[in-house]
Amino acid sequence: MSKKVAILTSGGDAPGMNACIRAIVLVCERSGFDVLGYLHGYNGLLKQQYRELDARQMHNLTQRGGTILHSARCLEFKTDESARLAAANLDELGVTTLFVIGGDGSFRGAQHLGNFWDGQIIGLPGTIDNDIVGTDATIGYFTAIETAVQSVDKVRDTADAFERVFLVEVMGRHAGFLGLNGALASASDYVILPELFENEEKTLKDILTQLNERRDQRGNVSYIIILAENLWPGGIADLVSKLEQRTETEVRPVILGHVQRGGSPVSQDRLLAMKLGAHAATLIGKPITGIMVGEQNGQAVEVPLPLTWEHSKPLDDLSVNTMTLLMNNRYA
Ligand SMILES: Nc1ncnc2c1ncn2[C@@H]1O[C@H](COP(=O)(O)OP(=O)(O)OP(=O)(O)O)[C@@H](O)[C@H]1O
Ligand SMILES: O=P(O)(O)OC[C@H]1O[C@](O)(CO)[C@@H](O)[C@@H]1O
Repeated sequence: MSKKVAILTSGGDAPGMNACIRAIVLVCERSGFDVLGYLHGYNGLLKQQYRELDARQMHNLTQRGGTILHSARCLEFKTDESARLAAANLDELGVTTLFVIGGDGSFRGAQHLGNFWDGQIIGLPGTIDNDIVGTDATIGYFTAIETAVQSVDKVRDTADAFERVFLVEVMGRHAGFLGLNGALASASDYVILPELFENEEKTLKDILTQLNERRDQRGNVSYIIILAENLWPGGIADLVSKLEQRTETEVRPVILGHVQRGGSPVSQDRLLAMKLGAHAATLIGKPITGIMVGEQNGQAVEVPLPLTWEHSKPLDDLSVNTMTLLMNNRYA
C-alpha cells in the first residue's frame, strides 16, 4: 500500500505557504506517496475536511499569496478530546505523516497532537512574524517586510509634501522583526519595538529630542515613526494624541494591518518555502518526529518543536546596531 501524507496550514497565513505545499507535493509524488490537504488548519483535521493534492494542481501556485488549504485559528484544538479525535481521523484515512505549516502556536498544536498520535509530525515555519527559534527566517517574513517598506515609501511622499509627522503601525504580534527591518529598509526616522521599549515617557522624550534637533537644523521636516502593534499601552490613537500635544503639529496614523500578510511572495520566501518543503518531504518515514525543519546558515536543520517556542527569538545585534546608528540615536 502506498504511503499517505497530509498537510495543513494554520495560524496567520503567510506568503510562501503555497510554494511550500507545492514542494512537499512534488517530492511526495516522485516517491509515489499520496498527499491530502486538510482545510482550515486544525478545524479540517477535526471535521475530516480535506482534498486530495497532486502535482497538476501545483501548477501556477508558487507565486500566489495566501494558502490554497485556507488557514484558521482553532481554539478547541487545545483540548485532549480534540487531539484524540484528530488522531483517530488521521488513522481512519491511513495518514502516517502530517506536515504543519504555521507559527509557534501551530507548533504547540502539533506537539499536543503528538501526545495522542503515533504518526510522524513535521512542522514548517510559516508566519510573517519571524518569531520562531531554530530557523534564521520564517516563510512569509521577507514579503511582509517588502510590503511594509513599499507602504512606508508611499507614506513618505505625502509626509514630505506636507512636512508632517506620521506614525505607521506594523504587525509582528509580540516580536519586533518586521518593525525593525521594515523601519530600516524604508529609512524611517524612529522605531518603537517590544524588545527595546522601556516606557512611554522615555520614548516620547527621545522622539521629541530628535524631532526638535532636526527642526532646529533643517526647519520643517517630515518624520516617520514605525510602531509595533500591541505595544503602546493606550494604542496608536493615544500615541498620536500625545505626540500632537507635545510637538504642537498634526500627526497622522497609518495602520498597515493585514495588507502585510497578503501579496505574491518575494523570491526569498519562495526559495525558503521550496527548500524547507522539499527537505521536509525527504524525511517521510525516517525515525524522526515532533520536529520543525528550518534553515540555519544555508543548511536545513531539524529542531525539536518545543525548542522553537521555549525562548523568545532575539533581534540580531547587527540590525539593532544599524538601527541605533541610523535611526533612533541619530539626531542631526
Ligand atoms: N497550546 C496549544 N495546544 C493545542 N493547539 C494549539 C495550542 N496553541 C495553538 N494551537 C493551535 O494552533 C493554532 C494557531 O496558533 P496561533 O493562533 O498562535 O497562530 P500561529 O501558528 O502562532 O501563527 P501566527 O502567530 O503567525 O498567526 C491555534 O488556533 C490552535 O488551533
Ligand atoms: O488575522 P488575525 O487573527 O487578526 O491575527 C493577526 C496576527 O497575525 C499575524 O499577522 C501573524 O501572526 C500577527 O502579526 C498579527 O498580530
